[in-house]
This record gives sequence, C-alpha cells and structure tokens, in this order.
Amino acid sequence: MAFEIKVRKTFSASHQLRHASGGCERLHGHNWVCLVYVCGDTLDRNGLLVDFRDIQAALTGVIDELEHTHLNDLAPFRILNPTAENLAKHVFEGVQKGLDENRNNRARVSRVEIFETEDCSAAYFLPQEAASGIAT
Ligand SMILES: Nc1nc2c(c(=O)[nH]1)N=C([C@H](O)[C@H](O)COP(=O)(O)OP(=O)(O)OP(=O)(O)O)CN2
Ligand SMILES: [Zn+2]
Repeated sequence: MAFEIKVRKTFSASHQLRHASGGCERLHGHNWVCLVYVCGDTLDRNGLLVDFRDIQAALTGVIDELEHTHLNDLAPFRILNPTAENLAKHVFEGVQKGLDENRNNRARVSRVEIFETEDCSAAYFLPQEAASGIAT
C-alpha cells in the first residue's frame, strides 16, 4: 500500500503540431490542465507525504516558463513536437527536479497528466516497479 497526493494547475499557451494533419499544424491555443501525482510509502512525523505547497512551488516553477508562450518557441520544443504527451514528460521531469532539491527521498512524482481539453489528455508515469522501489 502507498500514499498518493495530487496537485492541479492550469496554464494557457499556443502551439502548432509539426507534420500533423487536420489543422493541428495551424497556430492555435489551449487552456491546459496539469495534474501532478506524487506517491510514497511513508509519511513524515506530521502525517504528510509531501507538503502540497512544495509540489505547487515545483509545478509553478515549470509552468511559469510555459504560461502565455508559444510552446514551439521554447527550447524543449524547438524540435520536439509540443504534444500533450511531450508536455507531460517535460512537466514530470521538471517537478521531480524541483522536489529533488528538497531532498525528500520518501516520495516522488508518479504521474503527470496533461489535458488539452476536458475530453483529451495524455500522461507520463513511473513504471510500477520503480514506484515500489522508493526509499522507506
Ligand atoms: N495524442 C495526441 N493527439 C493529439 C494531440 C496531442 O497532443 N496528443 N494534439 C492535437 C492538437 O493539439 C489539436 O489541438 C487538437 O485539435 P482538434 O482535434 O481539432 O480537437 P479540439 O478539441 O481542440 O477541437 P474541436 O474543434 O473542439 O474538435 C490533436 N491530437
Ligand atoms: Zn492543440
């Protein structure tokens, strides 16, 4: 058994999907919704896996660089297509890096889900065996 906590944040940005059909290669924008899940087996003495505020701070650090931009212009997406999948991986790695700076080895990012619309999302997640290897 493990604990899992979630933080949600939204941002607005435009993109163009290179080599895509159906109009996705044209300039258009989304109000993206980002869900970050953090998991671990043990709580601290205050009953927290990780303070929500620490995850929010790490997530804000990543999202501030995406907010109100044209994603294709940003270094990570100059070649890589700014799809929901690639954004999920980008946010996953950025938030994990932010949490690593707090030296909390009881918990780690397990999943990031990025919604383009209410109906469509993509996720990047930790394989099950890696999630179960978190230090206790
Ligand atoms: N697997 C993925 N599929 C698609 C992605 C993606 O990131 N991952 N992205 C897109 C486009 O960004 C596009 O915005 C989607 O537009 P569309 O198909 O037109 O759907 P919308 O809901 O935005 O527009 P409607 O006019 O309401 O249908 C496509 N696929
Ligand atoms: Zn789009």
